[in-house]
Amino acid sequence: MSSDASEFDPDRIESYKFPETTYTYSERDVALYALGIGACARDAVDVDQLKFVYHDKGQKFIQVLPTFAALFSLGSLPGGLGLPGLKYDPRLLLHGQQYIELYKPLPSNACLKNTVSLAGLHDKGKAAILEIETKSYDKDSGALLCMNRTTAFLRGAGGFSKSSHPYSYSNYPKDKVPSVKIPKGQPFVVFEDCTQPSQALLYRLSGDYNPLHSDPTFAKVAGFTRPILHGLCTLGFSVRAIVKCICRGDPNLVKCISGRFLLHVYPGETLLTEMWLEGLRVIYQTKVKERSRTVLSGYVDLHGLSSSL
Ligand SMILES: CCCCCCC/C=C/C(=O)SCCNC(=O)CCNC(=O)[C@H](O)C(C)(C)COP(=O)(O)OP(=O)(O)OC[C@H]1O[C@@H](n2cnc3c(N)ncnc32)[C@H](O)[C@@H]1OP(=O)(O)O
Repeated sequence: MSSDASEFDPDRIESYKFPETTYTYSERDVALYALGIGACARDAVDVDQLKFVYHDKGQKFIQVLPTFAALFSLGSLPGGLGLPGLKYDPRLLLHGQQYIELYKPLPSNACLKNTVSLAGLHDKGKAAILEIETKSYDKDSGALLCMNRTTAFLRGAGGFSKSSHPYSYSNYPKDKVPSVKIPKGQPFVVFEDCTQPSQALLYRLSGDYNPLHSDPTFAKVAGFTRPILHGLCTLGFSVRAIVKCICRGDPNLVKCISGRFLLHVYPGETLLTEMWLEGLRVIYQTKVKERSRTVLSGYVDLHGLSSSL
């Protein structure tokens, strides 16, 4: 029996073959991204930050922050998430989680080939959760640079299961991405940073033009008093804090990043990133100071620790 084209159809979503995509970026994109996640905003001569936006001390290439890799996945998704069988209200989409594995230092400019697949689809009743996996290869060398698993929380799109058992599909073992437990003790370090009222307007220039982050009317329909910050911008602030405080400015110490967006952030709010070190894992949570609410939590795995730590 063929299903109605306007229905949410998990089988059609599961069988969809995503086309390969390309993503090209230059040093200008890398610098614009770094500014979008607050690099050098408080101190334009900070030695740990300047190298991400400028050829500091005559370096040949500017360096790339690890969360820049998340942009490759957004560039690889079909416009408006128009997957056959996926019925949802785009105004109610929220970014739920981001998971990134980095296999090589990110070059300061590149042309990438992305392979894209469905990593998960879950019926949570009030929402559908969609996970997309993107593997990004350097087109010239063929080297695999990174993998992103991007999770969308589609409010109002749940309830599509055809049996009494809620539909849940995953292409990866759940235990491969451990859930994060925030330690009871005091954090090893806390980093405070201010987002600017214009933060989302600057960040969107890195490629996510969803009006949720810029249009007051759209934001109200989505349930917010005003436009909210991109989840990946908050993640960028948090991981930049970890690179500064724990990696002593070395972005290439980062091996993998996991983050769950727990609550929205309004541009202009102050972020407090709390970090605990457990071996080579940094567990972190980020709070909005003004509202005393946790907005993001996760972990960052490192290749090693900086000798000066
Ligand atoms: C394919 C990807 C496309 C991505 C496009 C990206 C576009 C960018 C958009 C943005 O940047 S939006 C801004 C950033 N995101 C946010 O601000 C979201 C902040 N989080 C929230 O507002 C809430 O956490 C929530 C997502 C609304 C969920 O809260 P709610 O109270 O409704 O959920 P629960 O009842 O606690 O849980 C229900 C169910 O869902 C699971 N779950 C909860 N939160 C998340 C999450 N963030 N990511 C993934 N899954 C989540 C939770 O575990 C429950 O499942 P069970 O445990 O019951 O199985």
